[in-house]
Amino acid sequence: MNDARAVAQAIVAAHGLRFGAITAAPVSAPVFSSDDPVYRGAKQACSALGFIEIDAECLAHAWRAQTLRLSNFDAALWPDAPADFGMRPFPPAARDDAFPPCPERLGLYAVLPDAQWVGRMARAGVPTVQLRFKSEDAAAIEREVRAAVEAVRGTDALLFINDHWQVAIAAGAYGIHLGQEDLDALSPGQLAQLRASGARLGVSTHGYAEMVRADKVSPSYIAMGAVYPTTLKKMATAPQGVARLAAYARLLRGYPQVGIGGIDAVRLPEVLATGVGSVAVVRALVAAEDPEATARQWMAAMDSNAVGN
Ligand SMILES: Cc1ncc(COP(=O)(O)OP(=O)(O)O)c(N)n1
Ligand SMILES: Cc1ncsc1CCOP(=O)(O)O
Ligand SMILES: [Mg+2]
Repeated sequence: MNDARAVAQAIVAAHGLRFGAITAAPVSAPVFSSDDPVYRGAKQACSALGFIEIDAECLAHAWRAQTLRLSNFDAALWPDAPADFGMRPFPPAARDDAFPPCPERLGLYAVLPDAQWVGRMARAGVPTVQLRFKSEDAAAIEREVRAAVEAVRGTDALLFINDHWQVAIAAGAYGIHLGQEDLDALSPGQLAQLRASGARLGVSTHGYAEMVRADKVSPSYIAMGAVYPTTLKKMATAPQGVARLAAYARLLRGYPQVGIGGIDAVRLPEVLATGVGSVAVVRALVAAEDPEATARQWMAAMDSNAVGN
């Protein structure tokens, strides 16, 4: 295929319904880094399908790589082979520099504001909990992280600490969750220190380019969001929706995956249908009238809705 316009039209025709294409032309004309017609057509199409610039660029290169690999342009085949995205061979856990593994299905994942909530949800049987304690006060952070580690003792809950990785390592937490900016802020020495600690690492992503970036450190799991609008956190990107989440989940099979952002009981089945093995929530539990009962209902729903059951 050597006509970029035909490539763009074919991709939009094949995937527009799923990804909700609003227009055949992107809001602003894409910038091209190659003259290859598949790359150019795919970038045009992915921009029209609403992907942000860095993700449209990433996808366009993947379409080109897929076309070269198959010696054929097939508009129906949305790219989902890690090699086409320039990722190292999967499974990532087999790489020499991989962070320690965590369960493939982290299940219900409660993201919680303090150690008391962490203890409460751990005792309710929630399999994965996170301390997301936002503070600039070093003493308060240390106190809360240590209290969270104590709070899960005697339960089966796996505890991730958001942001405060050095304190988390010192306190012996099971794992650490970092955002892309947190990851970018790490020096090579600090990344090596994190790896050497033996703690699991979870990384936030908001699209293809960030997934490729996250994969470079071979984390223990990859979180994807925000799936739906959320009032809990100001997001830099629009909600991803379940169609994209499903496409991300196919690309990242081989990683434990977590969907996050605006997930409620009604949306839970369609999120699980994407194949992610875990659903992370804040308000669904913290704002529930009876958080323990809600946690039990969600865990039961996840058991019966899990893909593969
Ligand atoms: C499971 C999970 N996924 C994503 C996030 C968001 O983390 P981050 O990008 O570090 O943003 P803050 O939570 O620090 O605001 C998360 N905490 N947990
Ligand atoms: C911390 C975070 N990161 C992405 S969305 C989000 C908040 C999720 O909260 P809720 O489940 O209440 O929408
Ligand atoms: Mg963070």
